[in-house]
Amino acid sequence: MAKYSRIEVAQTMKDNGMVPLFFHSDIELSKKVLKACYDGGSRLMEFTSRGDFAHEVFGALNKYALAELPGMILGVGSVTDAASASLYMSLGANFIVTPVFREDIAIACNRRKVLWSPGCGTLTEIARAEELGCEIVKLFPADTYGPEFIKAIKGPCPWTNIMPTGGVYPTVESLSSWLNAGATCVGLGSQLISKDILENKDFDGLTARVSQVLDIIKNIRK
Ligand SMILES: O=C(O)C(=O)C[C@H](O)[C@H](O)COP(=O)(O)O
Repeated sequence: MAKYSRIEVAQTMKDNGMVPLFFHSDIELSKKVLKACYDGGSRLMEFTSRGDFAHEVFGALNKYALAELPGMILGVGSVTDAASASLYMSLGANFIVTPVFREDIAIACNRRKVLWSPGCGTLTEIARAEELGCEIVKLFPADTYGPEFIKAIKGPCPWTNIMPTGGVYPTVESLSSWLNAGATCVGLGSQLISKDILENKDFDGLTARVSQVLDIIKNIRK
């Protein structure tokens, strides 16, 4: 069962300003990535469900977070069906992120009061997700839409919370373009937890990067 309520998760997404996300099949390496992000100040992590046995890695990672990293909120991304969402919620996922918007996933998550963030690409999809109780929608793949898309939506629907993901960079330019357009937070995957960092096991470098990104976000919001 989730440790954190959907209200706590949504608030932390807003406060943190970014959700780091990654997948790796190695449990020990994944723990080090999680710890590096925690040490850098992030209190959120999305483990993307890629490949067979990803749930085993997530289960181990979540146990580690619960035992060793107070306040770290772990969720799962790349969830594409309700059965997978239920599996991950049984393993303690605190939020479910999906590349697509599916009502059966929404129902499964609502049943357990777990925050779900569906990938949406039109205002009609966003509106339907909100009608089903969605707090923060994911704009995916964000770089094909651009910050102007968010700015335009916030006009008629200022209550809408959007998390652009896919092609967002951990730079001042990229982060300020999205946050100033009205994004609630951003998803940062391969540009933050890069292949290089994973291959070189550069966990100190990752901690420094995460801390820098959080500082950039704080400065943008001043
Ligand atoms: O897994 C999901 O649910 C997805 O929707 C895909 C990922 O969120 C993006 O592919 C991350 O993109 P990058 O930050 O450019 O690496």
